[in-house]
Amino acid sequence: MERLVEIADASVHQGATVALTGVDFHIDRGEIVTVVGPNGSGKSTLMKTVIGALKPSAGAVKRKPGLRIGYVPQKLQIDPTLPITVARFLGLPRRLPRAQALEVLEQAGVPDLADRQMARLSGGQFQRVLLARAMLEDPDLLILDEATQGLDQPGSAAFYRQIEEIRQAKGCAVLMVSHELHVVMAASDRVVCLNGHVCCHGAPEIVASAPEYRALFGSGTGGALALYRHDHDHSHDSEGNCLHDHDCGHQDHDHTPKADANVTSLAKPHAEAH
Ligand SMILES: Nc1ncnc2c1ncn2[C@@H]1O[C@H](COP(=O)(O)OP(=O)(O)OP(=O)(O)O)[C@@H](O)[C@H]1O
Repeated sequence: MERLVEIADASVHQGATVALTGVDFHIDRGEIVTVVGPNGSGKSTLMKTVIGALKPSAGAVKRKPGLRIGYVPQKLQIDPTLPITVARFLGLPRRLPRAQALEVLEQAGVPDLADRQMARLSGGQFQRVLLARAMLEDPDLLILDEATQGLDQPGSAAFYRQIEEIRQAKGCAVLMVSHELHVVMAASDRVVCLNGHVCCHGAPEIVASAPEYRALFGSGTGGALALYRHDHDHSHDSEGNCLHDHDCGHQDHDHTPKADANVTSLAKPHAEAH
């Protein structure tokens, strides 16, 4: 398995805020990893660290030399009065051979949109065009930051089926932030739950049925939901240490790694605030 990105014991600041502390993370070629976590838990910070837009203040980030990354943003504002076709948009800032525009639109599942006006696309079509744009990089790693926000459930399910097709056709890895449980459970090889640190991680279907997981989060749909929904409430002190006061269904607050690696709680030793 080829390792594309490896992050070791990284702490990352956003201005004066310590957004991530002691984070270990990796992604290998061909896998789909989803990052979940509440608002402000550091998901975008982790994406930016993977891309290299943010540098950790402690720890290390290793990227495969020459790594190509395609990025699909949450949304992109385009002046609705600006007349620009999809093919021209894909060619910004430089002109793009039409055949190449058609090729990436095909990969994104919208082969017929090339001559449509950007301003007239539906939300789902617009996100497909952003996906096509990311594919121009011929990425080793495709990053999606809540790329289906605003789409209805069938629309976002279709979008993620397209992602799966791209992964199979191109063999790239996919790293995404998602708030949608059906995506997390159905479309990911691994789930990483963030709360300023890596709170827990594992393969979603194994995690959901593992006794260790049930002990932590409960069983049935409630348990699956809990993977995503368990409440966090913690802050960091000025040293970046995690002042932890969350209710994630733990019987106790043992955050040492479990023997079974399928469900792994990786919080660093930290001050509990109860
Ligand atoms: N540019 C910035 N300057 C200062 N603090 C920032 C900046 N960007 C993010 N932060 C802070 O860093 C922390 C992590 O933010 P981040 O955007 O990574 O969280 P997130 O999990 O992506 O949140 P959301 O789900 O709301 O998008 C938050 O406390 C946030 O307020």
